[in-house]
Amino acid sequence: MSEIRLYVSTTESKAEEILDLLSEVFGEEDFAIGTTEIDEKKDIWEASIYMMAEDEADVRSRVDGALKSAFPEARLQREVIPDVDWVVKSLEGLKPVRAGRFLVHGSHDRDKVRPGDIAIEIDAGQAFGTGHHGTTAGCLEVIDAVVRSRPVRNALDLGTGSGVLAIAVRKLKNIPVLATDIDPVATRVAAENVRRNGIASGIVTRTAPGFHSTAFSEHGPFDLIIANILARPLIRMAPQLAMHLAPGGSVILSGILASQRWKVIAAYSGARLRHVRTIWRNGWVTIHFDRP
Ligand SMILES: C[S@@+](CC[C@H](N)C(=O)[O-])C[C@H]1O[C@@H](n2cnc3c(N)ncnc32)[C@H](O)[C@@H]1O
Repeated sequence: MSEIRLYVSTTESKAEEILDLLSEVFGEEDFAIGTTEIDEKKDIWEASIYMMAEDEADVRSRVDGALKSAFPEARLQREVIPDVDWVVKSLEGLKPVRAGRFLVHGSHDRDKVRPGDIAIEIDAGQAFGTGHHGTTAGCLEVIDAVVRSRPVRNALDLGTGSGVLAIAVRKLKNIPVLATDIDPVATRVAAENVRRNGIASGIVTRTAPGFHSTAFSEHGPFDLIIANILARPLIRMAPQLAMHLAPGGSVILSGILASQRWKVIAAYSGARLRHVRTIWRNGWVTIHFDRP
């Protein structure tokens, strides 16, 4: 059965509004919704919703209905997503990724590292975080900016996956980093990646759901907390996360769809953090907050 993409080609601001509208209409239902930049100079973006062919008629009529009143000029277009060639796809996934000063690469691409790169070696494996996803790349970019410009004496990477973000912090600065994940496989993979990247000490890995471990009070409060999880758990965790943040500290959050960003910003503003900036990558946002 093929996968279908229904989309509207428009400007960035309209694409965002359409994304919000589709998020309202489809709420918790299991359809991927997102925006993609097509041409930065001409301000061409696409707002899309993906579904299996069997759901197309129903989704199309609901999208048509929603667009008709709010965006009568919008023209809904259709694309059949070609079956994925997994061999080609997996090779694409192994290409090195640049974000900030970082180059995240697989072990077969060590020769791609150039002078001045901060290289992080991660092979695609059992844990999320090879740098290819917009959320990881967004976090790497903001980590680079924050560690460069602010006094950061320790850090927490919550939901560490492959450990890529914890490794990134440690490669920038010789400070203690606590890296936690709810998934023990991820914690093990993260510890292996820490060793493979030549980091002998300074990163402690722990398995813990959310903030349920004494490790957080033992190692915190933190000058920098990074959490690339998902909007809903991040919103739930806002009070606890803020509690473990040191005065003057920074928080970098990702795993947030563009349409969900206002709810996350509201939750963290409610926890007395200040929104510093939001960056976009492939429909995902990474948000930097600080504690003034
Ligand atoms: C999107 S991945 C991010 C991995 C990596 N930090 C990166 O940026 O590429 C999210 C990770 O968070 C972990 N996770 C999800 N919910 C969690 C929770 N409540 N507490 C701790 N870790 C969680 C998942 O197991 C997964 O490894």
